[in-house]
Amino acid sequence: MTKPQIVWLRRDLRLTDQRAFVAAAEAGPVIPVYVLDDEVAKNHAYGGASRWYLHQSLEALERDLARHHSKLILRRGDAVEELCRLAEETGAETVHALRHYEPWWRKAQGALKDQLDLKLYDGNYLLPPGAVTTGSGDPYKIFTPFMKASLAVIDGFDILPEPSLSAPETWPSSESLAEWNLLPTKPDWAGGLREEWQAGTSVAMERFETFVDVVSNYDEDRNLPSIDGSSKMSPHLHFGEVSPAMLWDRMSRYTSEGARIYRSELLWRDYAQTVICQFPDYPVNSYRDGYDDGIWRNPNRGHVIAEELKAWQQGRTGYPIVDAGMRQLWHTGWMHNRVRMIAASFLIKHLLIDWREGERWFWDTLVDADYASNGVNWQWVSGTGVDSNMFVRIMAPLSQSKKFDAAAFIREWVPELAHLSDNEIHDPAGDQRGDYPAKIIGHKEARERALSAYREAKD
Ligand SMILES: Cc1cc2nc3c(=O)[nH]c(=O)nc-3n(C[C@H](O)[C@H](O)[C@H](O)COP(=O)(O)OP(=O)(O)OC[C@H]3O[C@@H](n4cnc5c(N)ncnc54)[C@H](O)[C@@H]3O)c2cc1C
Repeated sequence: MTKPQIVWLRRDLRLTDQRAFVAAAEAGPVIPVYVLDDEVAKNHAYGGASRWYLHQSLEALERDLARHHSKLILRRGDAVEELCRLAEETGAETVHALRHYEPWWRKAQGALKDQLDLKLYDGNYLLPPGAVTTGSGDPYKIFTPFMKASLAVIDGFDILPEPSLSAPETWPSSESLAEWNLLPTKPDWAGGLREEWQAGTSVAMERFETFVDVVSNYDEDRNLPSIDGSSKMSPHLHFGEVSPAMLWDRMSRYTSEGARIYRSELLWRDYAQTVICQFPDYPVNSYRDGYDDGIWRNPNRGHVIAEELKAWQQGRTGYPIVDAGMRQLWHTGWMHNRVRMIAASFLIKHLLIDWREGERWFWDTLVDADYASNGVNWQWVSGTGVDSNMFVRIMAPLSQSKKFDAAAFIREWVPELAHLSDNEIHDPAGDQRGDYPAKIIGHKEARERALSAYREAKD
């Protein structure tokens, strides 16, 4: 009897275009396993919204595997130890897995390789990190040249169909998903997430089809929070229910400017991996010196930030566009990209709170929370990153709100202001606010404070 082949699943919860499944299926009976390892990522263990999504995603994969008369084996604990134990129980010698680049997974992949025959495959990114390099052979640090170099080598993708899977003679034991308590119960805060998201490859691709119908407007509409102008593929991509190649391939049939820009946006994900491969602690440490200690209001130096941080988290800053975004995030586990930039900039520059506080909040509340993409984007906004907006370019939330036509978006998420006209709602006068809070700080005052903190930190 051919030895069973283990497929180790992490953020690649799909059967289509999944090289580890294809290779395992060619070699013998397949045992798919997901190990919940809550220790390995330390401060970046899955946050609340991600745990909720992971539950849905694993359930969807179980359903897909059942169509192939297969099963998902669930184990908890140290991933390397659990995989070795499973190999011993089943007589498997080979583990097939897609490559992941978070520092803890790179370490685990190295450790597992010493103990079992670990076969790693690409497939969660358009190109593996390192596939394109600068003229001097170094990995790129800046997005635009990285994107251009990547576009020059991408020549379409062959999408791998679902393989047919044969089962092992006996199935090893599995824990039950319900016992993992990934879903919140007391209180159950996930109502908004349930309304917004369904997990799994087939629902993701159905959702993508509705986006394909409007992609020709993506170049403009993606910036408008009041309309559904982006694909909302981020959690599906993060958990690997779809591969970026599947989306690229579908999109490559279109020549509109919207489709072209969509493909280049997908490369931001690849770029973020390239950055964390070079700087593994990027989501924790500022890349540029001179900010870490100097610029942020620091509780260790007597600054009181707790109330303001809470107001930002709860959507009570008195800036309608920021509050609408923060409430959208809390309710649905997702926030519009333009509004993510505005809300992040507000925390960092208007409130002078360390970007890492924002990174942590997003990590806990986003269903698409991603070690690389979150860290790279926070450092981009804060001006501390390798490729960054300059700190002194301070976003004006009120004019951003007008420019990107956010009136309907604000009405949806800040109902206290719903009675105001399109013109008034971005910056309501004092007597129009009712129960809605006053501005936590004036824009001009905040701007001057941020610029002077920057000058002091630089001196
Ligand atoms: C402060 C901040 C934090 C962020 N944190 C995350 C995060 O944790 N996880 C995450 O996936 N994205 C993050 N983003 C990037 C971006 O906001 C989301 O990818 C996007 O809003 C997801 O919605 P969508 O799928 O409709 O995007 P679309 O516009 O439809 O784009 C398609 C896909 O391209 C990728 N993409 C687009 N823009 C970016 C970008 N700037 N960086 C990385 N990938 C991008 C995403 O995978 C996205 O799903 C963050 C942005 C900011 C400003």
